[in-house]
Amino acid sequence: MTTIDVTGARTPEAADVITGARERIDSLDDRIIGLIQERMAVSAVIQEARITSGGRRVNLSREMEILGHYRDALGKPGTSLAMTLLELCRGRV
Ligand SMILES: C=C(O[C@@H]1C=C(C(=O)O)C=C[C@H]1O)C(=O)O
Repeated sequence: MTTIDVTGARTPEAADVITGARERIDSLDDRIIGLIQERMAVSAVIQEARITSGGRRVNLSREMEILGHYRDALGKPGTSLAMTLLELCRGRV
């Protein structure tokens, strides 16, 4: 397969642009995944502290705040993204 085939571009110039931009996306995705893993670890500390103190794992009012934050920044798909993040951080409710 040529670079043109792999990228779907019709010219070598476009294939170069796409290849370079895909490298940036791969690097951004690695950073995003790292940040999500960091968020999961911080969230676990909070949940652990609350449960050890006799409280519940989940705090709905805080989750509403987070959903609103993502929705305000990213629109409706932001809400879905936040719900997925919350599930990664505290499991399914
Ligand atoms: C981390 C917390 O605990 C839970 C997990 C949350 C999260 O990952 O953002 C938010 C609310 C809680 O359901 C918290 O209360 O802040």
